[in-house]
Amino acid sequence: MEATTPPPAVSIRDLWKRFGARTAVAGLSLDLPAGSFIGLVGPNGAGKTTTLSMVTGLLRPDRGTVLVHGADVWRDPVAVKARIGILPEGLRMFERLNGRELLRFNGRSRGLPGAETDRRAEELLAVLDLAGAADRLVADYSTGMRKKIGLAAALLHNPDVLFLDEPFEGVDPVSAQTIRAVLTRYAASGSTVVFSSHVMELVESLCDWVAVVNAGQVVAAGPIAEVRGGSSLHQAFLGLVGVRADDGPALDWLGGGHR
Ligand SMILES: Nc1ncnc2c1ncn2[C@@H]1O[C@H](COP(=O)(O)OP(=O)(O)OP(=O)(O)O)[C@@H](O)[C@H]1O
Repeated sequence: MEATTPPPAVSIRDLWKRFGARTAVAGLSLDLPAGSFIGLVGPNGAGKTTTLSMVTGLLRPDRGTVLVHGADVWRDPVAVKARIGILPEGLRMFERLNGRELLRFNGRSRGLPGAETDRRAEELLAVLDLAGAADRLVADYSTGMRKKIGLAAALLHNPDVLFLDEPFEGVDPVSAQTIRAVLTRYAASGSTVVFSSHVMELVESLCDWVAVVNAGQVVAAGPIAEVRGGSSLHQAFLGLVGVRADDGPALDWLGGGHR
C-alpha cells in the first residue's frame, strides 16, 4: 500500500502582491511539508520577505490564500497566530523592556500562565546565552542579541511552525551556532522551520527542503537533493535564477590606479 503524504504545514495558493507598478509576488503557490527544515532562497528583490509577511498575516495579499495546518491566515487569524512563531526582518520590539520583561510580556500576551512563562523564558535565555543580558534594555542589545531575543520570543509558546526572515544576518559565528542548535533541536521534534537566506551553504547544511523564488514566483521546490541535482545548491541556484552571460558595463575606469 502506498504511504499517504501528510497534509502540508503551509499551503500557499496563487498569492499576489503589488506595490504601485511593481509586482513583488506574482501568483506564488507552494506547499511546505510539515516537520521539515525549509529554506526559502532567491536573489535580492525576489519577493521572499513580502511572501513571508503575507504568509504570517503581517501583510494583506492582493489575492490568494494561505493555510497553516488547515487554518486560513486571513479568515482565522487567532487560530493561525497560536500555531506560528515569527522572527521578521528588522523586528520592532519594545525597546524599553529588558530581555526578561520582553519574554514575560510575550508569554502573557500569548495566554501562557505566569509560572510557565517564567520557566520557559529563563530556559530560553540560558540556552541562547542571554542570561547575563536578561536585565539589560533591548534598546542596548547588539544585532545578534536582538535576533536571539526575537527567536526566544517566537519560540516561547512552542509554535508548530516557525518563520524566520534572514535569522543569521548580522550574527557572529558564535551566536549563529547557538541559533542553529536551537533550530535543529526544534525541527528534530517534528516542528516545521521556514527561513529565508542568501547563504546557500547555510541552507544546504541546515535544510532538508528548499524553495527557490525569483521575480515573485517559485522556480523550484522540493527536497534539497532533488533541487540541486548533481551540483551544489549554489550552482543550482545560479542556474535557476539566471546569471548574466556578460559582465555588464566594463568598469574599465576601476582599479589599476587610473584616476
Ligand atoms: N513596502 C514596499 N513598497 C514598495 N515596494 C516594495 C515594498 N516591499 C517590497 N517592495 C518591492 O517588492 C519586491 C520584492 O521585495 P522583497 O523585500 O519581498 O524581496 P526579498 O526577496 O525579500 O529581497 P531581499 O533578498 O533583498 O531581502 C522588490 O522589488 C521591492 O523593491
